[in-house]
Amino acid sequence: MALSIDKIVQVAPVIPVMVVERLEDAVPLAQALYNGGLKVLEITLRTPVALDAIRAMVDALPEDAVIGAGTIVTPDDLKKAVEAGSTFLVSPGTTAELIEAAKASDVPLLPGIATPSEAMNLLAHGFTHMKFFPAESAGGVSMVKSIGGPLPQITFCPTGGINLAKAPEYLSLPNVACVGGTWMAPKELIAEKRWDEIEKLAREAAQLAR
Ligand SMILES: O=C(O)C(=O)C[C@H](O)[C@H](O)COP(=O)(O)O
Repeated sequence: MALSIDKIVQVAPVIPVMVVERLEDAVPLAQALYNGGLKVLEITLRTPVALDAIRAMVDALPEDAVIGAGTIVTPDDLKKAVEAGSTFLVSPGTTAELIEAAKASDVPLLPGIATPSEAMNLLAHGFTHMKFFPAESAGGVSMVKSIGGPLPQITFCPTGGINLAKAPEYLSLPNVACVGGTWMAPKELIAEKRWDEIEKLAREAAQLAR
């Protein structure tokens, strides 16, 4: 489903970040997260099968699943992710080239920042929703709170090092709409195809309060 970024960050308190190593895992993994209540799904472009995984998920999941691509580093990544059917894009950081490519694209970008200057640069380009990455290493909850002082018009999706225990403190901040993370789709559970356990972790994440 195609939504604007301000709507996407409101769908669920957590955006699961997936690393898909085997194409056969793509659909059951996405289905488990979706069944657990996480309807916005981010597939990182970190593996050779990532674009095919996005295509497979777009084909197989219900219409209200919002399927996007992470690890968008270059305009070429953006183009390929859009061609694969991504309905939103996430980048770990931001470059001038990426900003231009995003402005020219109909598919919305949630761009990454870790400092006030980067956030101000994106604001000047019209972006009001940003990924704060790597959240735990770049100052965590206290950094997001501090940036919200002078720049309250920015809404963040902190990602990086967050888990079920750490998420509530971020989600309690007025300038945080959702958090991202891999904790509900851990490598070991995917490798062993333990979809029920992934669904359970997704359900716990989906029930976090904002
Ligand atoms: O590949 C990307 O585009 C990324 O930016 C990285 C992921 O968002 C983080 O690595 C989240 O991973 P955890 O810290 O395990 O929750």
